Amino acid sequence: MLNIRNLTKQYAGGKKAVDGLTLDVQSGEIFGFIGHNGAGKTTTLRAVAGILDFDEGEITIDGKSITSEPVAAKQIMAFLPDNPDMYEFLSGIAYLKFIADIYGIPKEKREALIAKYADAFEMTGALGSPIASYSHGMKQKLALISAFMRQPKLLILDEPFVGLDPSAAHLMKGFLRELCDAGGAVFFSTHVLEVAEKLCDRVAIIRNGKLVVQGKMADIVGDSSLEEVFLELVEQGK
Ligand SMILES: Nc1ncnc2c1ncn2[C@@H]1O[C@H](COP(=O)(O)OP(=O)(O)OP(=O)(O)O)[C@@H](O)[C@H]1O
Repeated sequence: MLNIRNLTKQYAGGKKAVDGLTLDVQSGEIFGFIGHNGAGKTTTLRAVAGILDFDEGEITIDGKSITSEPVAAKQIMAFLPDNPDMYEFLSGIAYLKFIADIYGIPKEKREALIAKYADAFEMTGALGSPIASYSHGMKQKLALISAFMRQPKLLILDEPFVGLDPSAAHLMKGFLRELCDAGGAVFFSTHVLEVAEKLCDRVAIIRNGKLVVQGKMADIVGDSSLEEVFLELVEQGK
C-alpha cells in the first residue's frame, strides 16, 4: 500500500533529516514508526502526505507516485498532523461537509459516516459549535472523524495518542483496526511504546534519519519488550 524507496530530505542549512529510508506498509496492517526526538519521523510522514518536497527517493501509495501523481495519491490517503490546524471560524459540521464536498462523498453516505464517528467520539452535540470553541482533544476528535469519514486506503497519523483521553484513544484503536480489516493500512508515528507494541502488526525504528530495523512486531520484540529493544538500539547508535 505504501512504498518508500531511498527517501532523503535535507532542510536548508541542516544535516540530512531523513537519509536513504526504505520501508513498506502492506494493506491490512497497522505500522508503527518509532524514533527519538528529531529522528526524522514527522519529516517522513509529511513527505508521504505530499506536503513536503524531498531531495531523493520515491514514494508510492497504492502504486501512485506522490511526486508524479499527487492528486491521485492524495485522494486515497488521509493525513493527521500532530497539531491539526483547522478552519476555526467554521462549525464542526460545516468543516466535515466541506471535507466531504472536496472528496466527493455523497450526501447519504457522509451523513451515515458522520453520525457513526461523531456519536462514538461523543462529538455529535458539539458539531454545531465553532471549532474555535473546541478543546485540543475535541479538535483532534474532529480531525479523526474527518479522516475516518473519508475511508482512506492509507491513513497516516503523527503522534495520534498525544492529547486523546483513554476512551477516545481506545475508540481510535478500534477504528484503525476496522480500517485495516477493510483492506486499508495505517502508518503512524509514536513515542508511546506500550501502545505501539500492543497495536502494531509491524514496526520500524528510525535513528538520525536512518532506518535501524523494520519487521513484524513479534519478530523484533521477541522475548523482551519494545521499550527494551528501542533503548538498546538507540544506545548502540550513540
Ligand atoms: N523546517 C525545518 N527546518 C530545518 N530543520 C528541520 C525542520 N524540520 C525538522 N528539522 C530537523 O530535521 C530533523 C528531523 O526532524 P523531525 O521533526 O522529522 O523529527 P521527529 O522524529 O518527528 O521528532 P519529534 O519526535 O521530536 O517530533 C531534526 O534534526 C530537526 O531539527
